Amino acid sequence: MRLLAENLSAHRGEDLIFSNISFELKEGQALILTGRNGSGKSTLLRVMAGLLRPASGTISFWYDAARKAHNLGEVAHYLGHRNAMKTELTVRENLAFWKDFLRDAAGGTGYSVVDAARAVELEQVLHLPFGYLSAGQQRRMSFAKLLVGYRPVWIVDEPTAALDVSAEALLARLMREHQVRGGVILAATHQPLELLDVKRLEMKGFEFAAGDED
Ligand SMILES: Nc1ncnc2c1ncn2[C@@H]1O[C@H](COP(=O)(O)OP(=O)(O)OP(=O)(O)O)[C@@H](O)[C@H]1O
Repeated sequence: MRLLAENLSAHRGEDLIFSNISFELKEGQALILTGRNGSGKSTLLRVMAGLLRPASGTISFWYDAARKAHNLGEVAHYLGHRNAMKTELTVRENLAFWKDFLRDAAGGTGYSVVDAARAVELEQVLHLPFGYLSAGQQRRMSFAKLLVGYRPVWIVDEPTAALDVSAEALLARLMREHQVRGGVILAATHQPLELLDVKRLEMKGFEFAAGDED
């Protein structure tokens, strides 16, 4: 498994947010993005997930020497600041929807809805509307979505923001387990996040990106 980003740059509106970003990740590795508010972490993650078109550069993902994905978005989960669940549907209904919608990418099998809820220690609230859950429970449950459909790459934006210490540790453990199974993680965070085999990239923001162009 190999993920390669080469010379990426991106605009938001008129502004160049970053330029010349390159990195390579292999099986089991993580990239942690740091940088002040507005420095471009979410923008880079959205570019990686295929939600924003880069102004320049390329992103490539190979399962192995013989098989290349058409685009990274197909083989990646993206978890942004929002949880992507319907508040009026129950937790079980939400996860069943995602399991059916996502299916499994090549190379792995997703958990059942119940096993995914158990993995985030919330199987007792499967029957409740998602909107009834506390903010921390909602974030934990949004991680169960990453488990019901297999994807080798997880792209997560501030995954543990506003979580208590035990929930933070739980989600960090799930991310490490994904790495142990060979998965790759890209995470933006302001908090220390205990992952394995970490590469770090500090985003500097558009003043730096613009200066870089000269
Ligand atoms: N839709 C948009 N149109 C124009 N500018 C935008 C848009 N979305 C974001 N920006 C700008 O792009 C820059 C980078 O934002 P981004 O969300 O990537 O930063 P971030 O590093 O993730 O910040 P934070 O730590 O606050 O989450 C900011 O200056 C922001 O104002």
